[in-house]
Amino acid sequence: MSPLVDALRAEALTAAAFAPYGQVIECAGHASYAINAGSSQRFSDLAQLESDAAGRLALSIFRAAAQALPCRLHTLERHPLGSQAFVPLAGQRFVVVVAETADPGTLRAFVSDGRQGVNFRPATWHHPLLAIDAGEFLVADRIGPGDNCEVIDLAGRGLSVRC
Ligand SMILES: NC(=O)N[C@@H](O)C(=O)O
Ligand code: NI
Repeated sequence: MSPLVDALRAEALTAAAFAPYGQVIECAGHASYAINAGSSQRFSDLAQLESDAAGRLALSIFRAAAQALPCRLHTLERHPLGSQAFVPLAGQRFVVVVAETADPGTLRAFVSDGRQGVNFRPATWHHPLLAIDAGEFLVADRIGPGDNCEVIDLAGRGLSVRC
């Protein structure tokens, strides 16, 4: 296996920094309003979930194993036909690796504090889910016909991510 030659350092996940790739799903920084006779606060419309006309949006759960850091990066992928959101169900921290283009030189990494989810806009290059803490993540993405997953193999490039 190739030596780890280049470790990306994950930066804190913020809406502004993540804006080129999608949205951060969190309460912080968002207004809310009382609903249900004041028993709840609604933080509304936090992410733009998208699908092409042939597909539909679906909710799934990923039961993720914890990844030891630094973690070797093996794949970049993107979903041109729809968005993809990940929300920790029990406050699990996770690392988000994205890229502006198919060039691994544009890689960037963020770390969620577990109170933040992310929604990748369609066709955003990203590494598959990297959980720091094991656990279940709610995933909202597009299900339907056609090839909705373009993949680039990063294995052998010695790329990794650390916090
Ligand atoms: N394969 C799958 O459903 N998940 C990936 O798209 C991912 O981004 O984790
Ligand atoms: Ni994906």
